[in-house]
Amino acid sequence: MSQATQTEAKLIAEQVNETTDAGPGEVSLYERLGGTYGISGAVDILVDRLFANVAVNANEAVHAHHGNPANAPGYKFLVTAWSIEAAGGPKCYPGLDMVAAHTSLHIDTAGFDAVATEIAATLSFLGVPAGEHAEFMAIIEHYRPSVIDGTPVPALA
Ligand code: HEM
Repeated sequence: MSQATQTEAKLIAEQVNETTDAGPGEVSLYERLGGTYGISGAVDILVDRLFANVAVNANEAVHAHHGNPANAPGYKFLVTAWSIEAAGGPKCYPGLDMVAAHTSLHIDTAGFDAVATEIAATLSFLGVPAGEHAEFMAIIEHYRPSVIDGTPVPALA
């Protein structure tokens, strides 16, 4: 597992926070999160935390995926591309929609909350400011019905 060292995390935090001085109306959330480099770095840390998180892996179907370290690189790629698009960056996500990706996993509210908590913790860990933190978490919450109930929601970006 490529758990980020403190030095790596500090450098990633610099990328994630590079352009956060600009206001929400001026540049996209994608840019304010440091673009592809910032988001990739954040997802690198997030996915390591998700794969190791006991509450997230309490769901057997989730653990069947997250318990295999060989899935980490591909999963990091897909979650990074999804996040880039969702934050208003270039269209680059080649994966399944949020309903198709999660239906067979039967994720409940506790499972969703465990992942949302880990996402929020990673943003905090990297020092992402309150505005960008809230904007990204609102995107995650928007997709809750798709992940838990299989209810399609309109794409935000
Ligand atoms: C809004 C919240 C979420 C987002 C944005 C998200 C994003 C993604 C993406 C982009 C993929 C890849 C889809 C593909 O294979 O093409 C994926 C798959 C997956 N997600 Fe999520 N996810 C969310 C919530 C969750 C939650 C709450 C859990 C577990 C509790 C979870 C567990 C998984 C697993 C295990 C896979 C891999 C399934 C497989 O290929 O076997 N996700 N997710």
